[in-house]
Amino acid sequence: MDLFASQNSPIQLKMPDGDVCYYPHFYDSNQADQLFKTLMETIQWQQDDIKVFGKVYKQPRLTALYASNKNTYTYSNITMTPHLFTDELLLIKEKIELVSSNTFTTCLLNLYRDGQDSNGWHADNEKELGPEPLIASVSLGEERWFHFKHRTKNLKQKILLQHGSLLIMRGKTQENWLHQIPKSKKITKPRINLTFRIIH
Ligand SMILES: O=C(O)CCC(=O)C(=O)O
Ligand SMILES: [Fe+2]
Repeated sequence: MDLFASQNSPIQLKMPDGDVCYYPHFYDSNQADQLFKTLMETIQWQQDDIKVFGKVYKQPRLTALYASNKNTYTYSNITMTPHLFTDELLLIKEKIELVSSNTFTTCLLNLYRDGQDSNGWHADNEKELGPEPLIASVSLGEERWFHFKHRTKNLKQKILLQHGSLLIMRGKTQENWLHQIPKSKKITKPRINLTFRIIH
């Protein structure tokens, strides 16, 4: 049996004009349980206001920004100033760097409290991320669907993001595809997502 299969052989999603791979068991379930608990308790979660067509709404999830530098990150008219990486986040970052062969500067965390929390269609293409952004995304807690739709072709893809999994988006993925976490009436439990990014 290949004990390292989960880390060494990711599943490549069938996505023309994009590059997305998935590691279902990046963390085993005990490690993932432990991480979920620690992050729930120690991360400084916040809920920002967003402006849509001039009206102000609460963002439909909690977020937090952590980094190894002080560079701010602006998206959907929200500018976030990072906290310094915690020891826990640094360990996760190092583990991701081993499989992705890159160094990340920043982690945007999302807490979806239940199925009413969501993340609308968008691409992670802010100028701070540079061309061909690399996004490494860890999922903990309740499983949620992750949807993709191509910007110009009639193509869709979706994947159920499991507890302890890692999804990596590279290359022209953000240029050609949008993604979202849709709401779901059935889901009553929380999910934490960590998206590691490189912010120049
Ligand atoms: O929750 C997720 O898996 C995705 C989060 C996301 O797309 C983002 O923060 O940009
Ligand atoms: Fe995103």
